Amino acid sequence: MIDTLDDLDVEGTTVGVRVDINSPIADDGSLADDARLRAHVDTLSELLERSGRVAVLAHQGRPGGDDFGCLSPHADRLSDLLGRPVDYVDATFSQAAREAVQSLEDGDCVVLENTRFYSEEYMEFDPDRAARTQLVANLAPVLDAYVNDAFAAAHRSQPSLVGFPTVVPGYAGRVMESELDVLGSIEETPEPRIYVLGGAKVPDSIDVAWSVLEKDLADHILTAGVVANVFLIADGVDLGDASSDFIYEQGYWDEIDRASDLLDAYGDRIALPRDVAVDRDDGRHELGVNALPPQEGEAAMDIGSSTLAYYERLLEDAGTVILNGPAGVFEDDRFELGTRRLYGAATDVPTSIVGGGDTASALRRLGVEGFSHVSTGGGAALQMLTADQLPAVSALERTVDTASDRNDGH
Ligand SMILES: Nc1ncnc2c1ncn2[C@@H]1O[C@H](COP(=O)(O)OP(=O)(O)OP(=O)(O)O)[C@@H](O)[C@H]1O
Ligand SMILES: O=C(O)[C@H](O)COP(=O)(O)O
Repeated sequence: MIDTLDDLDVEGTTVGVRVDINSPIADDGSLADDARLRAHVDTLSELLERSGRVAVLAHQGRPGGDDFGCLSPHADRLSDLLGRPVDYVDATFSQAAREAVQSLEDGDCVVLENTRFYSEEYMEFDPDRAARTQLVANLAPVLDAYVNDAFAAAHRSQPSLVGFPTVVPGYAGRVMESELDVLGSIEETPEPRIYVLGGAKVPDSIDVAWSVLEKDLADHILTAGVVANVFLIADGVDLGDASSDFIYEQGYWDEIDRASDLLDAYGDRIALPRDVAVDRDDGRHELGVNALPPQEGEAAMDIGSSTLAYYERLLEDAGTVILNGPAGVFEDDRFELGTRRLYGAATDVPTSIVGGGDTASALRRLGVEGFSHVSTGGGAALQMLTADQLPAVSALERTVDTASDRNDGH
């Protein structure tokens, strides 16, 4: 049982609110899409209208990634969306951050700096250990309550997600509450069930594939995006140096062995692309897997038309489809076809659940609508739909009742 905002006496309370506003970033550093910010407006408005003092905690990107950066554009955009001033401080738990939090008045909001600027935040800990990290140990003393609205990051056992509720009373925000409600029980969805695993977070997708195949929750897994490229290499296909180098640079080389083990164990339920699209002469050029490798420098950027026809046939019989991750580099018009057609076909399945930051932005850009549920979370929604418990949700379930527990315990 998790407490929600209905259980929190907000007025005059200093609340740390963990949101997931991790967003696509344009080349000039601005936000390329603000859907994840919009999703949290209800929670933040409610807390501010009820005279809370709100300190927003969030991450943007991963260390070393192109989209890793500060939260100043997010604070500006939140201010527009909330229709009130939102301050930003380029500190997360230092004295400057604590002073910014302590100087909040009722109805004030400040966005603290990207939690992942601080190395411990990109590590996974059990909740008690997470509570002793620098972030939580330094910031928790200036908070009266903690609200977790970051459903999209709830599959990470990182300090800002599992550490705070161990020492500060924790509550689910409105996004967290509604996602848990809707995604509650995968076993009740109609069969056969198909999981479509695309996008670029290969380790997460392979974890999900193992889990749903072992538990017999999936009748088929359709691979797309970078995930498909890893499976194709695991299956012995020569995708060429450009695709292989990309996988190596992402640190996903070991995933090829894991994909290979999965194919050995459950190959009859895992569908691989029959053709891929590469960039040739500045256009889209499709190649059957038998015609691979492609020419020097060409990478597999999308699934091809015969793969789409094959996947569409499999989807025709599905009762439930769960999708995460674009089928290709949808940001480039030449490689949006896979995502447009595959996701379009999924809207005809009786129960269709789709999740992910880039996925949602792809669907808006391509105008694909009509799903049963579009989740704010990609990996988080998938993990929930494997019937595995999410660490940040477990931490809220076991949260301390009062700040005095915190003083007793620490
Ligand atoms: N074949 C491919 N080669 C390179 N990049 C690809 C390919 N297919 C898809 N991508 C990239 O994958 C990225 C999105 O993947 P990602 O796994 O982050 O999806 P997501 O919907 O944001 O999920 P989550 O919310 O879990 O992060 C896009 O930027 C897209 O360009
Ligand atoms: O976009 C997401 O899936 C969430 O923000 C979590 O990000 P992560 O995969 O980098 O932990």
